[in-house]
Amino acid sequence: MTETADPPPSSDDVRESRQRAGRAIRDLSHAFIGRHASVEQIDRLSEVLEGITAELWPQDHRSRFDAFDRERDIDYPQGRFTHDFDDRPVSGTASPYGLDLELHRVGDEIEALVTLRSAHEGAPGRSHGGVVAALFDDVFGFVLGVIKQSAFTGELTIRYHAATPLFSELACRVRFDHQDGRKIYLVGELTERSSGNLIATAKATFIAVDPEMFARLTAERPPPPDESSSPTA
Ligand SMILES: CCCCCCCCCCCC(=O)SCCNC(=O)CCNC(=O)[C@H](O)C(C)(C)COP(=O)(O)OP(=O)(O)OC[C@H]1O[C@@H](n2cnc3c(N)ncnc32)[C@H](O)[C@@H]1OP(=O)(O)O
Repeated sequence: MTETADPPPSSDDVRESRQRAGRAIRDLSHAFIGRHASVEQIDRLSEVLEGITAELWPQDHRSRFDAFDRERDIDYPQGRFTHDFDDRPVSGTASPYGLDLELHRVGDEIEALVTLRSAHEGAPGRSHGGVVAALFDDVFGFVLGVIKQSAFTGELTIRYHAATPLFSELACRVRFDHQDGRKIYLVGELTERSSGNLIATAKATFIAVDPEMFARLTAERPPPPDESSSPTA
């Protein structure tokens, strides 16, 4: 065990700090991918990042279980909403893998507004398809909150109708379709806001799990192994 930071890890100060750092890491990824840099700048970047990473590895392991448990019962209000699961990939405000979504509930539908950027580029000039799939998967997760079901993604199918543009606001809108036993069918579409063009459609089958089982399946696991000597460390 090492000394924990002061203020306590769960404080608002730490939370705000983490959100700012998450945004900075995401911005860094876009600047790094989207701009040329000199060898001197790139080496300086590596040194700073390697130094900070070496400071973090010896710290206590963080668990996402508390945030997950809290978030499970939340009621999303109509209109724009936020959530507290900051580490959640795609929609988490502190996640390095966040997409900086603006979330809205419209009736029983969820709409996420998003502008994809340099680090999301796959083939030149268009988003990587996996980013679009991750976007749908995560945004579908909020529909489970609307219909009050605990479930995991069983299948996710994306139809890519057109190139997904970068640097243009997109709307990912998803909803419950129907249910057959434990299978919950969700559908949605991704459109470009300025043109109204349809970019992708998605269908997902989520498998409902009993809340008790869900709690067991998502319960705290033993801390991960020491990663400080992993090949990339
Ligand atoms: C919220 C807070 C914030 C938290 C926010 C966190 C982010 C949320 C958004 C992202 C969501 C995710 O990424 S979730 C993570 C990615 N997905 C997973 O990890 C799921 C991995 N798979 C599993 O754990 C398991 O396969 C389950 C739990 C899905 C199902 O196992 P099971 O419970 O044993 O189910 P089983 O009896 O076999 O089958 C029950 C019925 O479902 C069907 N079925 C079973 N698996 C599948 C499948 N993959 N696709 C289609 N159908 C399936 C069966 O045919 C059967 O139909 P019938 O015979 O009854 O007709």
